Amino acid sequence: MSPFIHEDFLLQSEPARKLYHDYASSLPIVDYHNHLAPDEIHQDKRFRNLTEIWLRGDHYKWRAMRTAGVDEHYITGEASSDLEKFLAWAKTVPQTLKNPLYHWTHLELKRYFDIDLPLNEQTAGEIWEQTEALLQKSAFSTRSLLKKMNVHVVCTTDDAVDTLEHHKAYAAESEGEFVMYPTFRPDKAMKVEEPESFRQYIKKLEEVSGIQIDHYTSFLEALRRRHDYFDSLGCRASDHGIEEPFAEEYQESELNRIFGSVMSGSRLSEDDIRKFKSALMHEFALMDHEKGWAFQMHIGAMRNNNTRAYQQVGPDSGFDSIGDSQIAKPLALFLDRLEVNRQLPKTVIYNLNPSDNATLATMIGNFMGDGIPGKIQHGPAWWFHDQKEGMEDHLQTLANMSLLSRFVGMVTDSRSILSLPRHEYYRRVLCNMLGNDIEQGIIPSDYDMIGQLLEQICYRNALEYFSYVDYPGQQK
Ligand SMILES: O=C[C@H](O)[C@@H](O)[C@@H](O)[C@H](O)C(=O)O
Repeated sequence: MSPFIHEDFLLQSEPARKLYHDYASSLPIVDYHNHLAPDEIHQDKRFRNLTEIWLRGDHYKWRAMRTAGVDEHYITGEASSDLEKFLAWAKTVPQTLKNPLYHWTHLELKRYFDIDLPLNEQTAGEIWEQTEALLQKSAFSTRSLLKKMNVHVVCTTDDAVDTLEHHKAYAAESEGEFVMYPTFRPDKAMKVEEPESFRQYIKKLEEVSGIQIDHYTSFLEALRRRHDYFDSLGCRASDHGIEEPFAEEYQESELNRIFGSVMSGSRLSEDDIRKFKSALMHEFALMDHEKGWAFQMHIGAMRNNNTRAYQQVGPDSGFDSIGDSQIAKPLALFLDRLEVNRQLPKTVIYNLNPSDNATLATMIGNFMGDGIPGKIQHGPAWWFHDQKEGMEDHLQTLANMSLLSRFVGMVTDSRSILSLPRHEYYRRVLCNMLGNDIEQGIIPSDYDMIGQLLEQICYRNALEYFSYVDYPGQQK
């Protein structure tokens, strides 16, 4: 039996195979959105075993394990050993068939450890031992793993109050390796619906910005300081996780009143919460516009839906789902208010509800380009859509209703350092789609033209769009 992950995995036609092997496979990686840990990258962390490197932060796997009936003790429980957790995952893997986890698991075992065995209860012991031995080697340190995957740029996701000490230290030390930039993520500054944690956040913000925050204006000033600080460390984008786009009307005086109320511990009305969020989103977009950053919005996740689980294991642990979709009008209004004053930044919009694909693919064409190719982007298939059909849907809609050639490409959205082969996965899906089109005569068999398109989507567009500097191989 030939191995499941073979060189033509997912490539169903001759043109697809040619496109992938001759044009896409060797392109470097620009991973402009992920959740990798900057300290692990800076400190070049080594991992003891597969549980540590693969399972610890990856709530996609946890969710599958729960669905397969694994007891929480073996998922996030502190009393179970790494080996027990791994065995629980190994038993789960065969049950993930047709979920992207099945593909990712075997692709990652193959690319990093050259393992062809399918992971299951029987093979678990052998795979555990083989990988444990390899993980001790220097070739398996965090930075080595990123270099092995030909990564040029990696952008982490960082809270607005983060010290970014690891970004700073990494930038000072690394020589000609990949670059690591932070992303400004001020979600907690918007969370006025939880007055207690909001007030604690304001304390931290005061400390790191050196600004005493006693009203809305000084609050904004402190955020602006942080934005400047992120900029000084190469940040080229902000990112906002929002359930829906906020575009309410508000008055400046109302914002001071709302800020005062939340700081005095009061619960806000739904109306006030929405006004506050609308104002902040607008301000963040203005800051990004001033600095030429890109403004990213991850829209549509309903997070932390399980109170019992939230109390036990906290946020980002696999209890989130897709929210209802009512985004077209508020999103158009939000963007238009910025456009009208010529203050619309480059914007990347990611939707979690698949019924919004066509809405976004058409909406991104509503705005002036200002000479920036693909200024408004429909972000790549994300989270629950980070799978073959999800990517194909996104790419087909984008190609039909906008310009595929201007797309800034895929991200790993990673929660484990072993997730980088998701770029390979994506490239295979993309080449397969274009290859099938060639075979059916839907697009010409002009490999140079299509090869160039692949280089743009998989690498160059993102570099140019975000204006990264100092990445390996950059022409100065
Ligand atoms: O945890 C959830 C998922 O990994 C991820 O898709 C989101 O966290 C998203 O990247 C975001 O930044 O909002």
